[in-house]
Amino acid sequence: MTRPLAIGIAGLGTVGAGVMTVLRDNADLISARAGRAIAVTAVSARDRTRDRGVSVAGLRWYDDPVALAADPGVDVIVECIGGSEGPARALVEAALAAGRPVVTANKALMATHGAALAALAEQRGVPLAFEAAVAGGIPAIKAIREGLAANRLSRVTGILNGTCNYILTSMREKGREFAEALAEAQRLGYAEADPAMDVDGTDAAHKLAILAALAFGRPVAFGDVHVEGIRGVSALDIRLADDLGYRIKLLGIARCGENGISTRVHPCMVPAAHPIAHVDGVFNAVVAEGDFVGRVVLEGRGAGAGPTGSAVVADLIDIARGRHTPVWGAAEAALQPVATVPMSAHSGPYYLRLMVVDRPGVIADVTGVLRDHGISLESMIQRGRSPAEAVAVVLVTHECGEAAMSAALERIAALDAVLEPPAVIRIESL
Ligand SMILES: NC(=O)c1ccc[n+]([C@@H]2O[C@H](COP(=O)([O-])OP(=O)(O)OC[C@H]3O[C@@H](n4cnc5c(N)ncnc54)[C@H](O)[C@@H]3O)[C@@H](O)[C@H]2O)c1
Ligand SMILES: N[C@@H](CCO)C(=O)O
Ligand code: NA
Repeated sequence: MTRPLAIGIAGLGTVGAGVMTVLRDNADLISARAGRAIAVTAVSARDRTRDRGVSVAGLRWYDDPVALAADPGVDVIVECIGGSEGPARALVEAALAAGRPVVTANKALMATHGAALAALAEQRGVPLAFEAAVAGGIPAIKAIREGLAANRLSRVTGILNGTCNYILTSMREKGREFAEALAEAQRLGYAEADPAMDVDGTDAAHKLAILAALAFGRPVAFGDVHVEGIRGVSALDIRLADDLGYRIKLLGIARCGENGISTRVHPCMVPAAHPIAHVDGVFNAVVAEGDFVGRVVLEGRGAGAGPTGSAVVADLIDIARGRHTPVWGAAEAALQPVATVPMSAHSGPYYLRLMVVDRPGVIADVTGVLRDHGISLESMIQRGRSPAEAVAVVLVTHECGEAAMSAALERIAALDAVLEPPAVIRIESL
């Protein structure tokens, strides 16, 4: 029997401990599928004494994670520290430079420095694998890069952040407040070390940039992704969406058309009948559309120790088997440059919810502004009647341009009778 593949893991938090648990509990089937045993021989973490539910006894211990890259008894580095800079980046660079295969769960690193790291990995002829980085346990990277490799993909859409999906689901189903739902997601190990990365949409944007690069065969600059998070989504809008036959989801949407690639992450109204509307809790979904395959829908757990451990270990089995696909699906020299389509070029229907003074002429003023900007209305609902208090008015538009909508909103927000900043959510027909 071939000697075991020796693994060095840096970072023993949710993901690192999850990887060790999967390797321990499924050791027999993993070695059968890998063709050899996969054994952790070295680790780097901060606290030697912490109980992680897995034993680190007998493993070489490094206080400095970058030193793992130089351990001659380690064949593959598994990076589970996180962050696009600092020790995670230094370790991955050092390992690749030393010709060591790397498996990482780090989407921030791959979205920000993936192009350079892919070039380094290619130059050294070593694998750089990152299945856990996108949609956790869903084999989204393998599906898009390998399973759909025969297709020209036109669009990839996803629920890509488990924490946000958990919060939105919990607000809708249990009437929870935002802060309470976020605390629960943190307790369950779904959230990033800094949960602002989740709720402000950055984490989903990292994953979308990676998916777009895989789907369209070229690295996507992270700064080109349009990003909005879920802090502005209120319980009222969640209820009104239900009444209108929609669910509110934080989606990542990447398209490749004649004018180039557009990538955006923001809350969306999704028709309640669409399968993605029923992907709830920590579950993620990835929908890909290809010219020969048609639509492919993948759903599964996007965060947590078990799902991410599953994805990391699948990458380790590929490495043990000698399966090695270039990071973006094709060698660097074959990647095609493509133009970026800005958010200002977007068009679609919009949901607007205004809190207004209930008096004659207010709706006429609002619709007058929409008329001036060439925006046509599909429907309008006023909830309640109260001359003393603000009332909610919901407007649903026909398809209109983002630039016209932004200009109209500025004028609507400035009207005396409009008491709060308008809530705006884009409607996606999918
Ligand atoms: N939690 C999830 O569900 C999930 C899912 C997919 C991907 N990820 C990604 O996996 C990575 C790890 O996430 P996590 O949730 O396990 O985070 P975590 O905070 O639970 O674990 C990170 C660990 O790294 C350790 N660490 C930090 N600096 C270190 C250093 N200099 N040397 C050694 N160890 C150090 C920390 O002590 C901590 O134990 C991140 O890139 C994250 O984005 C997480
Ligand atoms: N914080 C991330 C972890 C998975 O990448 C999420 O909530 O989806
Ligand atoms: Na995945």
